Amino acid sequence: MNNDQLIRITRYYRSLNRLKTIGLEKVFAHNLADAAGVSAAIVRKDFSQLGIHGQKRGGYEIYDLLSSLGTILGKGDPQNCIIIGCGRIGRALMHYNGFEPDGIRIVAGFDSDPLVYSDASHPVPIYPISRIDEVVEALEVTAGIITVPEQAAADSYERLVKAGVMGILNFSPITLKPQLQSDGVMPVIHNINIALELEQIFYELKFPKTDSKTAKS
Ligand SMILES: NC(=O)c1ccc[n+]([C@@H]2O[C@H](COP(=O)([O-])OP(=O)(O)OC[C@H]3O[C@@H](n4cnc5c(N)ncnc54)[C@H](O)[C@@H]3O)[C@@H](O)[C@H]2O)c1
Repeated sequence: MNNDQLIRITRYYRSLNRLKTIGLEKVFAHNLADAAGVSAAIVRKDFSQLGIHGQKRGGYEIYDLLSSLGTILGKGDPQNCIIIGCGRIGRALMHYNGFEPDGIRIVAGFDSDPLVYSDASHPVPIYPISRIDEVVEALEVTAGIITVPEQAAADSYERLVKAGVMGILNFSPITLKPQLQSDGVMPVIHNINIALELEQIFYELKFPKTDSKTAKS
C-alpha cells in the first residue's frame, strides 16, 4: 500500500468511527469520499484492491468495514501514549478527548518541574521524568509525544527510546532523527512543525499548483 492510500484508509477509518458513534450502521462510498476529499470511485477502488466488497444493493456495513480496515491498519487494542513535557501544548493534548475513538489513549505525562508533576488536577497522572522506565513498562506504552523546550528534546528522545518507546511524535523545533538500536530496532519519529506547514500553505497560495482538473486548456 502506498503512502497516499494509507492516509486515505486512515481517514475512512476515522470517519467510520464517527458514523458508528452517531448510530449509523451502513455507509456508501460517497459518504467516505467526502470525508477523505476524494471521489467515490477512488474509495471503491481502494476497497476493491484491499479485497473489501460492498453489498449487492450498494453500501457497506460500518461494523464490517471498521473491522477490515482496523485489521489492515494494525489496530487492535487501544495504543497507549505518553506526553513528555506537560506545559501548554502537552496539557492541551492531554485534555483533548477526541483521540479515544481512534484507538489512541493518553495514559500519563512526564515533566521535570515538581510544581507540574505534584499538581493532581490533570486528566492523567503526571510523573517526574525519572520514573519513565517503570511507568512505560507498567502501562505498555507504544508512543511518546515530545512537548518540551528545544534544549530538552534530545534528552527526552533518549529517555523514551531507553524506556522502550519506539514511536515518537516530536513537537519541539529541532528535527529528531532516529538511530538504529543495538537490538536492530529503528525508532519511528515524526517531527511536527506547524510553522513549516503554514509556510507551505503561504507558498501554495502564492504559487497555486495547476493540475489536469483545474488547469484551463
Ligand atoms: N511543532 C510546532 O509547530 C510547535 C508549535 C508551538 C510550540 N512548539 C514547541 O513545543 C514545545 C512545547 O511548547 P509549550 O508552549 O507547551 O512549552 P511550555 O514551556 O509551556 O511547556 C514545556 C514543559 O516541558 C517541561 N520540561 C522542560 N524540560 C523538561 C525535561 N527535560 N523533561 C521533561 N519535561 C521538561 C517544562 O517543565 C514544561 O512544563 C516547545 O519546544 C515549543 O517550541 C512547537
